Amino acid sequence: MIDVTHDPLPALRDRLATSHKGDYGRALVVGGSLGMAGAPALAGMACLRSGAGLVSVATPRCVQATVASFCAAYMTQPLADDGERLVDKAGQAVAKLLEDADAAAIGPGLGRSDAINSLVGAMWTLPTPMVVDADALNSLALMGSSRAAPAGPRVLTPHAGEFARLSGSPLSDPNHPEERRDRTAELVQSLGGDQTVVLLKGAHTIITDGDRYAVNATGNPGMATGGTGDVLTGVITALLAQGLDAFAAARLAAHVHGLAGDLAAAKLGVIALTATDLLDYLPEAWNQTTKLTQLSADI
Ligand SMILES: NC(=O)C1=CN([C@@H]2O[C@H](COP(=O)(O)OP(=O)(O)OC[C@H]3O[C@@H](n4cnc5c(N)ncnc54)[C@H](OP(=O)(O)O)[C@@H]3O)[C@@H](O)[C@H]2O)[C@@H](O)CC1
Ligand SMILES: Nc1ncnc2c1ncn2[C@@H]1O[C@H](COP(=O)(O)OP(=O)(O)O)[C@@H](O)[C@H]1O
Ligand SMILES: [Mg+2]
Repeated sequence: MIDVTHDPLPALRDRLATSHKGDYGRALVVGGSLGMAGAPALAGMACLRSGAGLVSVATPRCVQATVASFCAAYMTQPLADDGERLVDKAGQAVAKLLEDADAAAIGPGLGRSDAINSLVGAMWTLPTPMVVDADALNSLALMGSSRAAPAGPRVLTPHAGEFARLSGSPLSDPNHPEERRDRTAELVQSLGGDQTVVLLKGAHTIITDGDRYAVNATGNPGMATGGTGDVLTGVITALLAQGLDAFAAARLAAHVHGLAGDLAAAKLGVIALTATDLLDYLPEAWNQTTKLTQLSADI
């Protein structure tokens, strides 16, 4: 595997003065359940803060109003539910919504059920570029070897616990660099697909497509707080919606997300930092990163 950690970061295209929202992609976030309305909201808001042209959050009807109330800039779509989580009927609505999406995210706050496993299984076989996170990773893990190769670009974003479920065994040392590199590459191979990327979270987030890998240098322990991963999911989804390939999207997103965390920690400290602070510092993180990537493009 080639180590591209020190290669220039991928960049988003410059915005033409005449461009419109349709040029920056339609993103769909599928997530949420009773008690976990915040997770898809954080992903949706991070997606907007990372440049997606239009963002919709599809969420069980029981939490739709709550999810909608967090942000006026995204749309929400109600999914059939049982008062707590989505039910089988939601699958048809999601399939329809995906027809209009340039990229999607599935998982944050979904919870666990047979209907959720079926929905994730169905979405896995569609060509839409997709971030697979949180409970959707648990559904994939349950599919085991019966799982087909994905039909489109995928970025899977496990933390060490989700990685253990997905790969079938825990990391013997979650912070060992070579083990992280080799185990994530093995997982990519076992998943199959032409553009499958695994981003293993943590203090040294690693991103690999099986041929290349990069270790992210930004981020801090202030980010060890609920919801920060949901923010990352939204950032990656926005970059997929804007046309970046899976590896570039995951690498650039990890950098900007960690930088937002570093800027937030410099101001607020690592103790008080929350996931919503990352949303507040994403603009400055993007400004700094855009200057950096434009500089490397000029060289
Ligand atoms: N505001 C909201 O709505 C929020 C909603 N959220 C939603 O909650 C749902 C559940 O997601 P989850 O990640 O909290 O729980 P789960 O999948 O059970 O994994 C935890 C298990 O894995 C283990 N573990 C080992 N290493 C680990 C590591 N490095 N990082 C983390 N865990 C690690 C850990 O073991 P431990 O070491 O703690 O004993 C534990 O056994 C999901 O839908 C998510 O989107 C959250 O995003 C928060 C904000
Ligand atoms: N010690 C740390 N150093 C750097 N980044 C961290 C640290 N702890 C957590 N993070 C980052 O915070 C995020 C946590 O994601 P996740 O565990 O999925 O949280 P949640 O599901 O609550 O949103 C990941 O991006 C991870 O890399
Ligand atoms: Mg998570």
